[in-house]
Amino acid sequence: MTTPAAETSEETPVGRSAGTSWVLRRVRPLGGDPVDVVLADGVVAAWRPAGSTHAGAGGLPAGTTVLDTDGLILLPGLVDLHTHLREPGREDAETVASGTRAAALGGYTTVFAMANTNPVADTAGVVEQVWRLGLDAGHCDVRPVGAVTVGLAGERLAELGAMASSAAGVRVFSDDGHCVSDALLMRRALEYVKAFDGVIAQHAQEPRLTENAQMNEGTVAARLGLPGWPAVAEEAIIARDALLAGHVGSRLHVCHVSTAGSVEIIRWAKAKGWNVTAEVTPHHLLLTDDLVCSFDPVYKVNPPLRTAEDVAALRAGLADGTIDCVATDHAPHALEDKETEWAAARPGMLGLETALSVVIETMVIPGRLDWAGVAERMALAPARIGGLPRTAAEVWSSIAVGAPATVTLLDPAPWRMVEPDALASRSRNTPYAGRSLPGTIRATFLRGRPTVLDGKIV
Ligand SMILES: NC(=O)N[C@@H](CC(=O)O)C(=O)O
Ligand SMILES: [Zn+2]
Repeated sequence: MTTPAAETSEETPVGRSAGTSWVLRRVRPLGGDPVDVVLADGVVAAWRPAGSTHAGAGGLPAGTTVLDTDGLILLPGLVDLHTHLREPGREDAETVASGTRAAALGGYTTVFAMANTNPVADTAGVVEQVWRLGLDAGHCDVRPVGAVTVGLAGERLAELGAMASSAAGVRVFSDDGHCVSDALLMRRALEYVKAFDGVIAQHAQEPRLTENAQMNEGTVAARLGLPGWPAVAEEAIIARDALLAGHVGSRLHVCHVSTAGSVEIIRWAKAKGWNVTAEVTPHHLLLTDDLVCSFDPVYKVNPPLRTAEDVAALRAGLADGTIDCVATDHAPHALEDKETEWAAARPGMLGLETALSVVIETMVIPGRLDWAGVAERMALAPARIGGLPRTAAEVWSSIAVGAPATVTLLDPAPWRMVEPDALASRSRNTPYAGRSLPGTIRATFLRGRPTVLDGKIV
């Protein structure tokens, strides 16, 4: 797509056209056979034989731009259930505008913005503010997550109903960054959101078991002399909450699953028929706790990087659907919060601009997921869990004729070196700096409007 198709006229150069219609020439929907796909009036308007469409061809609206997308893979626009946009409160680390630019460049068309802002997104006013900032920025849809408890303090339920019926239409509630550790409060929250088919997304971390924790509890922590964050602190909360969700017949979503035991518990809960879903982050699919030996705080994250056995179980769980989706947990942090000693550094790492590449490396190249599987785990499942109207009953229908032209175009082939300074995020805390990752997003469309063309923000 670097060079527009020969047929593209001088008047409509790629990236500058005001045209509202596009032809994706010789694109491969979900990695299948090439076809020409016409995007017009915000929807996928037609599929035509591969290579048959050129500028001025019959049946195309005036001003149609033909893009040479030969070899590129067409996927539904990606949906991230777990993004920290930091606005309001820490605009030095990220803003809604900078974070959604990073999202679009990563192939995302919707991000769910976590509630641990300052002020906390625990009222209709704050969630509406974040929602409006997303509309103004226009790079992708922003769906605010509402806090479960007032101020994330874990003591009183926030105004869940008011947030649900606000203009932001909140459906996902989470105290992420903190665990809703009080079992009765968790039960009440699960019961409350049933009224509007909401979901509680739990950051599963038993607080007493993780006091002072600095990294995964295990042999590496023992060697480094760092206090450990044991797997059981995550697993105990997931087991409790799965039981509660089953008991009250409500929806539980488990954030950033990180241990083999958690995968087992979620498999068990699903076998019971309970409405439990789960996400895994790209970093937990790729990185392990031995990286902490460098004492580079870029590897500090919550939950912590775990062992190679955990990584293998997470990959297997994502492949067999026990883990429903990939979520980035994009957690930008300012330099002063990251470039400090290990114990003082804040946990969290960037994810939006590298997520699909990490999934390609860990899941697609080894044959654990095909492109339809990627679409399911990175777009359709998160959309369903988050209650988005754009919910496809089956994968193909998400890019079939008549579907919203909310899609992303991936060049799967090239490996690229991750350069922190080249990222659109305001922060620099990527754990992949200097690492080579496969695949590049070439274009992203939101309801027929390009947000990214030629790998650049439009
Ligand atoms: N993941 C992290 O290590 N940090 C997140 C909070 C969270 O997702 O738990 C953050 O807000 O920085
Ligand atoms: Zn969390």
